[in-house]
Amino acid sequence: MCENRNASEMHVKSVYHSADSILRVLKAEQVNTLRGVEILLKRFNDKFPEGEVNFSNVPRKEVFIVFEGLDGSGKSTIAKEVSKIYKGAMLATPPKSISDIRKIFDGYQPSVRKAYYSLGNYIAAKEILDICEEKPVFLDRFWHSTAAYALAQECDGQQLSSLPSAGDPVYKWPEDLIKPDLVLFLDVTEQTRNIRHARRVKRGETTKEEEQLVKDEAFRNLVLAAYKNMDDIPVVHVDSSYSVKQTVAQCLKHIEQLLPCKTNVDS
Ligand SMILES: Nc1ncnc2c1ncn2[C@@H]1O[C@H](COP(=O)(O)OP(=O)(O)OP(=O)(O)O)[C@@H](O)[C@H]1O
Ligand SMILES: Cc1cn([C@H]2C[C@H](O)[C@@H](COP(=O)(O)O)O2)c(=O)[nH]c1=O
Repeated sequence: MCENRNASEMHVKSVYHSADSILRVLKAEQVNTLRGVEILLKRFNDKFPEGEVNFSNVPRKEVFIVFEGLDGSGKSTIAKEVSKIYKGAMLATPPKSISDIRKIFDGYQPSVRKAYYSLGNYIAAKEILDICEEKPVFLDRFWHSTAAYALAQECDGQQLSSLPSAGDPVYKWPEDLIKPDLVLFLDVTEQTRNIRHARRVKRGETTKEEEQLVKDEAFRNLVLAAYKNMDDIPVVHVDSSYSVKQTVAQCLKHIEQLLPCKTNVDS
């Protein structure tokens, strides 16, 4: 349906580029009375009592590094290990402060559901900036994930060529959101990813996206292609098919360029 069109012609509804645009959707009539939305807006207002969000030029004392990749690629494991090495903080999105309402949003229409993830990035950003006053932050997923999965879902069931092409404004990093110092994308073969991710499926902890990612190669390719088109902030690919120790060592090679490592880690 959206083949060979740009994002504005596609009327992309669930990729947000500012906190204001997210809040407009959540505060709209019929949406603002949904139980989950009421809770989310209250939590947001508690975090931003002044009602304004703009992180564009806020300085940071410590670095902020994001781990990206498909489900089961090892993001949380590697982020945790790396944060131990640097005595940093390991966080994830959606942030803990709103993770209890994630399931409620799973039942809402895509634009509202993705507004939850998107606003979660701003709430996380506030927490990240506070922590970065003292120590480095290693984050499991950020805006790249939010936008890549949202776009793939809007083009679901269609050819790869239905995605807006590279350079389209839809891939632009939001001006009012903090920019990571480094984004590490963990690559794994599909076979390895399935083995790793299976443990989670067994525990019944999966979302719609995760289930679709396993079953549907076309969807997986859409997510990966959307990630690739986001070139505003350089994404560094790391092969995560090897052991945790080896993958951590690969990541450290990139992180050390920003943050010298005080501990001795052998690969
Ligand atoms: N490099 C690795 N080598 C071997 N096993 C790994 C590696 N990285 C992670 N694992 C294992 O794979 C499983 C999934 O890893 P993890 O939860 O870190 O992935 P994730 O990318 O954060 O997944 P999700 O996005 O679904 O939360 C875990 O059981 C973990 O112990
Ligand atoms: C943060 C975030 C996540 N999702 C989707 C992508 C994954 O398939 C699932 C589970 O992710 P998790 O890392 O295991 O929590 O949620 C998304 O679509 N948009 C987002 O912003």
